[in-house]
Amino acid sequence: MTARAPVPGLSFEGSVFADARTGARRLLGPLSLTVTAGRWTCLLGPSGVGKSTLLQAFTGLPDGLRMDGSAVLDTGAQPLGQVALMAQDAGLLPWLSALQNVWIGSRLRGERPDHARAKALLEQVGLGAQGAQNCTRLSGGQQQRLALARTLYEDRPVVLLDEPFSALDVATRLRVQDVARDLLSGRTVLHVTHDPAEAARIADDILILDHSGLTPVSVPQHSKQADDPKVQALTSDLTRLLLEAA
Ligand SMILES: Nc1ncnc2c1ncn2[C@@H]1O[C@H](COP(=O)(O)OP(=O)(O)OP(=O)(O)O)[C@@H](O)[C@H]1O
Repeated sequence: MTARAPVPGLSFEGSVFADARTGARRLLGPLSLTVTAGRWTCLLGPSGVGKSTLLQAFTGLPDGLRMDGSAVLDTGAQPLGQVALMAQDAGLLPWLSALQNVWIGSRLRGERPDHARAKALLEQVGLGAQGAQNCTRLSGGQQQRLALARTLYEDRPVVLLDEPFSALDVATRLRVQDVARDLLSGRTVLHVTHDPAEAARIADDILILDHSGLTPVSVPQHSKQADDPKVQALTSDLTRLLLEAA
């Protein structure tokens, strides 16, 4: 993948509300978030606190939700066309093959799909042999890797990942995390996860979101190996902070 320069960061300021049809209440905020350009930021926090909603604020809130504030690139520009979101729901098109799902963005934009790049991405996430298979025949973890390949195919400078490795076994998880880190090097990544060990290993920056707001967690320089003592110490610290936030 070729990073376009300059890569923007992200800025969110404000609140998100459910409208009268969905219960008229504040779902998130007021909150001020900055995601530094070119860095991998992990966002952790209790279930239901609004992490997915925060990601969606940058790509379009679902029907029934509205934002009071702004979710923009740190240049002040709108995120449209700059941001790829991998949502929790893989959102695959069930009548298409795995490979066709990877390049679906090209088809929807009326562009010629880049078959070679789509195939290479499937190989990299360990699905090289499944390209021709209907996507509904894939396991949950395989579908999650397919959704990741589709997100990477979009080749955007800013990438939002909502629990992208949650369905993977530990060996596949570590391998696919490394693939994603490598392919997204230099991009701006905002990654929601419930796994403190995952965040401790791969994040440059870590934020915890709870009902009182966002708290940054200091991340030491380390090797990004799961058995690095600094990674293990950070995992313990994060676990404690998440228990306190729950
Ligand atoms: N479309 C919607 N309409 C109404 N309420 C919604 C909608 N989507 C989310 N919510 C509510 O917004 C709140 C935040 O949800 P969100 O999915 O952002 O939380 P989360 O922190 O990502 O949770 P989890 O970790 O469980 O995925 C929850 O109370 C949820 O019920």
